[in-house]
Amino acid sequence: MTTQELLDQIRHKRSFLCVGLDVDLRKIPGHLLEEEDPIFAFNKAIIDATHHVAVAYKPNIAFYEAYGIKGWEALRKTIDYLNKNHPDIFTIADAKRGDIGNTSAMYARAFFEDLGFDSVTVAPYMGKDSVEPFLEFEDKHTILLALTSNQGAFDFQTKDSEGRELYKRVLETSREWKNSKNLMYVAGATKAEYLTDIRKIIPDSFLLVPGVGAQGGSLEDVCKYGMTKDIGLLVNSARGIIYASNGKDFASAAREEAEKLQAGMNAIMRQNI
Ligand SMILES: O=c1ccn([C@@H]2O[C@H](COP(=O)(O)O)[C@@H](O)[C@H]2O)c(=O)[nH]1
Repeated sequence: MTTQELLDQIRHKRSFLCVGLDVDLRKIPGHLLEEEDPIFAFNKAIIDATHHVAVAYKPNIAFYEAYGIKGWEALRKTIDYLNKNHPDIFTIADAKRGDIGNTSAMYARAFFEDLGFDSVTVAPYMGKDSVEPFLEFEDKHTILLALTSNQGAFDFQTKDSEGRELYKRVLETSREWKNSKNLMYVAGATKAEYLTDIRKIIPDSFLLVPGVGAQGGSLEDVCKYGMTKDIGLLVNSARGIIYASNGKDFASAAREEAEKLQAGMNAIMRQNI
Protein backbone atom coordinates (compact mmCIF):
# COMPACT_ATOMS: atom_id res chain seq x y z
CA MET A 1 0.00 0.00 0.00
CA THR A 2 1.26 3.50 -0.78
CA THR A 3 1.44 6.18 1.89
CA GLN A 4 -1.06 8.20 -0.16
CA GLU A 5 -3.57 5.33 -0.02
CA LEU A 6 -3.18 5.21 3.77
CA LEU A 7 -3.72 8.98 3.98
CA ASP A 8 -6.83 8.74 1.80
CA GLN A 9 -8.28 6.08 4.09
CA ILE A 10 -7.58 8.18 7.20
CA ARG A 11 -9.42 11.14 5.68
CA HIS A 12 -12.29 8.99 4.43
CA LYS A 13 -12.86 7.15 7.76
CA ARG A 14 -11.89 10.14 9.90
CA SER A 15 -9.85 7.72 11.92
CA PHE A 16 -6.23 6.77 12.51
CA LEU A 17 -7.06 3.76 14.65
CA CYS A 18 -4.96 0.62 14.48
CA VAL A 19 -6.54 -2.40 16.17
CA GLY A 20 -4.06 -4.81 17.73
CA LEU A 21 -4.88 -8.47 17.12
CA ASP A 22 -3.01 -9.98 20.08
CA VAL A 23 -4.97 -13.19 20.60
CA ASP A 24 -4.52 -15.04 23.88
CA LEU A 25 -6.58 -18.24 24.04
CA ARG A 26 -6.82 -17.83 27.82
CA LYS A 27 -8.67 -14.54 27.36
CA ILE A 28 -11.06 -15.13 24.48
CA PRO A 29 -14.69 -16.14 25.10
CA GLY A 30 -15.01 -19.82 26.03
CA HIS A 31 -17.53 -20.69 23.33
CA LEU A 32 -14.95 -19.89 20.61
CA LEU A 33 -12.67 -22.66 21.86
CA GLU A 34 -15.11 -25.14 20.30
CA GLU A 35 -14.37 -23.68 16.83
CA GLU A 36 -11.91 -25.51 14.56
CA ASP A 37 -9.64 -22.45 14.55
CA PRO A 38 -10.49 -20.32 17.60
CA ILE A 39 -7.79 -17.70 16.90
CA PHE A 40 -9.04 -17.00 13.39
CA ALA A 41 -12.69 -17.15 14.51
CA PHE A 42 -11.90 -14.48 17.12
CA ASN A 43 -9.94 -12.29 14.69
CA LYS A 44 -12.62 -12.53 12.00
CA ALA A 45 -15.31 -11.45 14.47
CA ILE A 46 -13.16 -8.52 15.69
CA ILE A 47 -12.36 -7.41 12.13
CA ASP A 48 -16.00 -7.70 11.04
CA ALA A 49 -17.03 -5.57 14.04
CA THR A 50 -14.37 -2.85 13.75
CA HIS A 51 -13.27 -2.46 10.12
CA HIS A 52 -15.55 0.57 9.54
CA VAL A 53 -13.48 2.61 12.05
CA ALA A 54 -10.04 0.96 11.76
CA VAL A 55 -7.45 2.02 9.18
CA ALA A 56 -4.91 -0.61 10.27
CA TYR A 57 -4.67 -3.98 11.98
CA LYS A 58 -1.58 -5.10 13.84
CA PRO A 59 -1.22 -8.74 14.82
CA ASN A 60 1.71 -9.08 17.19
CA ILE A 61 3.50 -12.16 15.88
CA ALA A 62 4.39 -13.44 19.39
CA PHE A 63 0.71 -14.21 19.99
CA TYR A 64 0.75 -16.56 16.98
CA GLU A 65 4.21 -18.09 17.40
CA ALA A 66 3.17 -19.11 20.93
CA TYR A 67 0.67 -21.58 19.39
CA GLY A 68 3.13 -23.21 16.96
CA ILE A 69 1.91 -24.33 13.56
CA LYS A 70 -1.74 -23.66 14.46
CA GLY A 71 -0.81 -20.08 15.37
CA TRP A 72 0.95 -19.53 12.03
CA GLU A 73 -2.02 -20.99 10.17
CA ALA A 74 -4.35 -18.60 12.01
CA LEU A 75 -2.03 -15.68 11.21
CA ARG A 76 -2.04 -16.57 7.52
CA LYS A 77 -5.83 -16.90 7.47
CA THR A 78 -6.12 -13.52 9.21
CA ILE A 79 -3.88 -11.64 6.78
CA ASP A 80 -5.52 -13.40 3.80
CA TYR A 81 -8.96 -12.41 5.15
CA LEU A 82 -7.85 -8.79 5.50
CA ASN A 83 -6.18 -8.63 2.09
CA LYS A 84 -9.17 -10.22 0.35
CA ASN A 85 -12.00 -8.39 2.12
CA HIS A 86 -10.36 -5.10 3.14
CA PRO A 87 -7.48 -4.41 0.73
CA ASP A 88 -7.71 -0.71 1.61
CA ILE A 89 -6.75 -1.39 5.25
CA PHE A 90 -3.08 -1.13 6.25
CA THR A 91 -1.58 -4.26 7.82
CA ILE A 92 1.30 -4.37 10.28
CA ALA A 93 3.25 -7.48 11.29
CA ASP A 94 4.51 -6.51 14.73
CA ALA A 95 7.49 -8.87 14.64
CA LYS A 96 10.38 -6.62 15.77
CA ARG A 97 12.84 -8.35 13.45
CA GLY A 98 16.35 -7.35 12.29
CA ASP A 99 19.55 -9.38 11.81
CA ILE A 100 22.61 -9.49 9.58
CA GLY A 101 21.72 -8.47 6.02
CA ASN A 102 21.07 -11.82 4.35
CA THR A 103 18.89 -12.93 7.27
CA SER A 104 16.95 -9.65 7.31
CA ALA A 105 16.30 -10.15 3.60
CA MET A 106 14.61 -13.46 4.41
CA TYR A 107 12.55 -11.88 7.20
CA ALA A 108 11.44 -9.22 4.71
CA ARG A 109 10.43 -11.89 2.18
CA ALA A 110 8.51 -13.77 4.88
CA PHE A 111 6.37 -10.80 5.94
CA PHE A 112 6.09 -8.81 2.69
CA GLU A 113 6.05 -11.52 0.02
CA ASP A 114 4.92 -14.76 1.62
CA LEU A 115 2.39 -13.42 4.14
CA GLY A 116 1.59 -10.20 2.23
CA PHE A 117 1.76 -7.62 5.03
CA ASP A 118 2.07 -3.92 4.15
CA SER A 119 4.60 -3.33 6.92
CA VAL A 120 6.74 -4.94 9.59
CA THR A 121 8.27 -3.62 12.80
CA VAL A 122 12.07 -3.79 12.95
CA ALA A 123 14.58 -3.21 15.76
CA PRO A 124 17.37 -0.72 14.90
CA TYR A 125 20.01 -2.17 17.22
CA MET A 126 22.00 -3.97 14.47
CA GLY A 127 22.13 -0.87 12.29
CA LYS A 128 21.98 0.07 8.61
CA ASP A 129 22.75 -3.27 6.95
CA SER A 130 20.16 -5.01 9.15
CA VAL A 131 17.37 -2.60 8.14
CA GLU A 132 18.09 -1.74 4.48
CA PRO A 133 17.00 -5.18 3.17
CA PHE A 134 13.47 -4.38 4.43
CA LEU A 135 13.54 -0.94 2.76
CA GLU A 136 14.09 -2.35 -0.73
CA PHE A 137 10.45 -3.38 -1.13
CA GLU A 138 8.36 -0.91 -3.12
CA ASP A 139 5.19 0.27 -1.33
CA LYS A 140 6.06 -1.77 1.77
CA HIS A 141 6.88 -0.03 5.03
CA THR A 142 9.46 -0.70 7.71
CA ILE A 143 8.43 0.55 11.14
CA LEU A 144 11.57 1.14 13.16
CA LEU A 145 11.49 1.06 16.97
CA ALA A 146 12.47 4.56 18.12
CA LEU A 147 11.08 5.24 21.61
CA THR A 148 9.06 2.33 22.93
CA SER A 149 6.14 2.49 25.36
CA ASN A 150 7.62 0.31 28.11
CA GLN A 151 9.56 1.38 31.22
CA GLY A 152 12.70 -0.35 29.89
CA ALA A 153 12.87 2.27 27.13
CA PHE A 154 14.74 4.39 29.70
CA ASP A 155 17.49 1.73 30.05
CA PHE A 156 19.05 2.53 26.66
CA GLN A 157 16.84 4.59 24.34
CA THR A 158 16.97 7.84 26.31
CA LYS A 159 20.61 7.45 27.35
CA ASP A 160 23.28 9.73 25.95
CA SER A 161 25.10 8.57 22.85
CA GLU A 162 27.79 11.07 21.84
CA GLY A 163 25.78 14.06 23.06
CA ARG A 164 22.37 12.92 21.84
CA GLU A 165 19.76 10.55 23.28
CA LEU A 166 20.03 7.20 21.54
CA TYR A 167 16.45 7.30 20.17
CA LYS A 168 17.22 10.65 18.49
CA ARG A 169 20.33 9.16 16.95
CA VAL A 170 18.23 6.27 15.61
CA LEU A 171 15.82 8.76 14.01
CA GLU A 172 18.57 10.94 12.51
CA THR A 173 20.81 8.15 11.28
CA SER A 174 18.02 6.09 9.74
CA ARG A 175 17.01 9.06 7.57
CA GLU A 176 20.32 8.65 5.75
CA TRP A 177 19.70 5.02 4.79
CA LYS A 178 18.86 3.91 1.25
CA ASN A 179 15.08 4.01 0.56
CA SER A 180 14.45 5.74 3.90
CA LYS A 181 11.19 7.04 2.40
CA ASN A 182 9.85 3.57 3.29
CA LEU A 183 10.45 4.14 7.01
CA MET A 184 7.88 4.74 9.72
CA TYR A 185 8.68 4.77 13.44
CA VAL A 186 7.33 3.37 16.71
CA ALA A 187 6.86 5.93 19.48
CA GLY A 188 4.97 4.95 22.63
CA ALA A 189 1.81 6.81 23.69
CA THR A 190 3.05 6.58 27.30
CA LYS A 191 5.79 9.06 26.41
CA ALA A 192 3.65 11.53 24.47
CA GLU A 193 5.60 14.63 25.54
CA TYR A 194 8.70 13.25 23.75
CA LEU A 195 6.81 13.50 20.46
CA THR A 196 7.63 17.21 20.20
CA ASP A 197 11.34 16.41 19.95
CA ILE A 198 10.68 13.44 17.70
CA ARG A 199 8.74 15.66 15.28
CA LYS A 200 11.69 18.08 15.10
CA ILE A 201 13.76 15.26 13.56
CA ILE A 202 11.10 13.48 11.50
CA PRO A 203 8.43 16.12 10.80
CA ASP A 204 6.52 14.13 8.19
CA SER A 205 7.05 10.42 8.86
CA PHE A 206 4.22 8.20 10.02
CA LEU A 207 4.40 7.11 13.65
CA LEU A 208 2.92 3.89 14.97
CA VAL A 209 1.88 4.79 18.50
CA PRO A 210 1.08 1.86 20.82
CA GLY A 211 0.15 2.34 24.46
CA VAL A 212 -3.32 3.90 24.39
CA GLY A 213 -5.86 1.79 26.33
CA ALA A 214 -4.40 -0.93 28.56
CA GLN A 215 -1.06 0.90 29.00
CA GLY A 216 -2.76 4.17 29.93
CA GLY A 217 -1.45 6.52 27.21
CA SER A 218 -3.62 9.51 26.28
CA LEU A 219 -4.95 9.96 22.74
CA GLU A 220 -5.27 13.71 23.30
CA ASP A 221 -1.64 14.06 24.40
CA VAL A 222 -0.36 11.94 21.51
CA CYS A 223 -2.22 14.21 19.07
CA LYS A 224 -1.19 17.40 20.88
CA TYR A 225 2.51 16.59 20.57
CA GLY A 226 2.74 14.26 17.57
CA MET A 227 0.06 15.05 14.99
CA THR A 228 1.06 16.61 11.65
CA LYS A 229 -1.07 18.42 9.08
CA ASP A 230 -1.58 14.99 7.43
CA ILE A 231 -2.21 13.33 10.84
CA GLY A 232 0.94 11.18 10.54
CA LEU A 233 -0.19 8.83 13.30
CA LEU A 234 -1.46 5.29 13.62
CA VAL A 235 -2.66 4.92 17.20
CA ASN A 236 -2.82 1.31 18.30
CA SER A 237 -4.96 -0.31 20.97
CA ALA A 238 -5.15 -4.09 21.41
CA ARG A 239 -6.37 -5.29 24.83
CA GLY A 240 -8.53 -2.21 25.38
CA ILE A 241 -10.59 -3.17 22.31
CA ILE A 242 -10.36 -6.91 21.75
CA TYR A 243 -10.91 -7.92 25.39
CA ALA A 244 -13.59 -5.33 26.17
CA SER A 245 -15.79 -8.33 27.04
CA ASN A 246 -15.05 -12.05 27.28
CA GLY A 247 -18.70 -13.01 26.89
CA LYS A 248 -20.78 -13.77 23.80
CA ASP A 249 -21.02 -10.01 23.24
CA PHE A 250 -17.21 -9.66 22.77
CA ALA A 251 -17.47 -8.40 19.18
CA SER A 252 -20.07 -5.72 19.89
CA ALA A 253 -18.10 -4.66 22.98
CA ALA A 254 -14.98 -4.36 20.79
CA ARG A 255 -16.99 -2.33 18.26
CA GLU A 256 -18.09 0.07 21.00
CA GLU A 257 -14.53 0.62 22.25
CA ALA A 258 -13.19 1.09 18.71
CA GLU A 259 -16.00 3.54 17.90
CA LYS A 260 -15.24 5.52 21.08
CA LEU A 261 -11.60 5.92 20.04
CA GLN A 262 -12.60 6.86 16.49
CA ALA A 263 -15.04 9.46 17.83
CA GLY A 264 -12.17 10.99 19.82
CA MET A 265 -9.99 10.99 16.70
CA ASN A 266 -12.72 12.56 14.59
CA ALA A 267 -13.19 15.33 17.17
CA ILE A 268 -9.44 16.06 17.23
CA MET A 269 -9.28 16.07 13.43
CA ARG A 270 -12.20 18.51 13.31
CA GLN A 271 -10.44 20.88 15.70
CA ASN A 272 -7.04 20.74 14.03
CA ILE A 273 -7.37 20.00 10.33
O1 LIG B 1 6.75 0.29 22.18
C1 LIG B 1 5.96 -0.62 21.93
C2 LIG B 1 6.05 -1.39 20.80
C3 LIG B 1 5.09 -2.35 20.56
N1 LIG B 1 4.07 -2.54 21.42
C4 LIG B 1 3.06 -3.55 21.07
O2 LIG B 1 1.80 -2.90 20.83
C5 LIG B 1 0.74 -3.67 21.39
C6 LIG B 1 0.10 -2.91 22.53
O3 LIG B 1 -0.97 -3.66 23.06
P1 LIG B 1 -1.98 -3.11 24.20
O4 LIG B 1 -2.75 -4.32 24.56
O5 LIG B 1 -2.84 -2.05 23.56
O6 LIG B 1 -1.16 -2.58 25.29
C7 LIG B 1 1.38 -5.00 21.81
O7 LIG B 1 1.33 -5.86 20.72
C8 LIG B 1 2.79 -4.60 22.13
O8 LIG B 1 3.70 -5.69 22.01
C9 LIG B 1 3.97 -1.77 22.54
O9 LIG B 1 3.04 -1.89 23.36
N2 LIG B 1 4.92 -0.82 22.77
